[in-house]
Amino acid sequence: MRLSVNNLACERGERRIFEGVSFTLSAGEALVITGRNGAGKSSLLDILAGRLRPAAGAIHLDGAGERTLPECLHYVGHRDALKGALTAEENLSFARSFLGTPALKTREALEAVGLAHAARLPVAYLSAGQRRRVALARLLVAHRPLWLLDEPTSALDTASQETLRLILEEHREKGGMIAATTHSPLFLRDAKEIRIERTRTPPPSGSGTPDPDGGGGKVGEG
Ligand SMILES: Nc1ncnc2c1ncn2[C@@H]1O[C@H](COP(=O)(O)OP(=O)(O)OP(=O)(O)O)[C@@H](O)[C@H]1O
Repeated sequence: MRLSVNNLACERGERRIFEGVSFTLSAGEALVITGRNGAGKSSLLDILAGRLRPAAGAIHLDGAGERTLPECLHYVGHRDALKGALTAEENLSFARSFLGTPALKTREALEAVGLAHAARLPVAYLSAGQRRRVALARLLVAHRPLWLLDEPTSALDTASQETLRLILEEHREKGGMIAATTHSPLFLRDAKEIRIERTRTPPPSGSGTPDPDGGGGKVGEG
């Protein structure tokens, strides 16, 4: 399986955020996406996940057979997208049946992120780091080759960051692919890196509200 991204551009609120983003991701590879606040890292993941339409460029997934790109990916965003009134186990059971292609059982996934003891607690009772671990356990309850992760280590303590790193490396060893935004090192083996920088296009004169991020530069692949 291979993901090819060519000359992607992003616009939000009629502002060009970035342009010229190109990369490839093959089975077993990881891509780390860096850049300043507001550079467009989450927007890039949103485009890959099919949540946002690109202003230009193309995305191709080869080797997926009949499956579409959204059917081949897991997306874990800034928000954990969990139901607070449901237990950790119930949240994962829902994800497991909704996403299809079941993998680990919910208990096994919670064990993998060190949260088996909290399986029956409503997610609203969990700490931010614990909720994050439940959200990441979703990756394990359904098989999806491409994992899109927006700052996956946020709110995680050092031990949980290491657990996550091992989970990510195991996914890659099985031929999985990962694209993750981050502000801190993820310590992934031989990861590709791309740095996103804001496109410097002044807003049309007299138009709307000022850009909160002030505009920026261009994209570089590392
Ligand atoms: N729904 C939206 N409508 C309009 N503009 C948006 C929207 N969401 C984000 N933006 C703008 O898009 C730009 C890129 O935001 P994005 O969240 O992709 O950046 P980021 O690199 O992930 O930032 P951070 O490191 O702070 O998470 C920002 O200028 C932001 O204000």
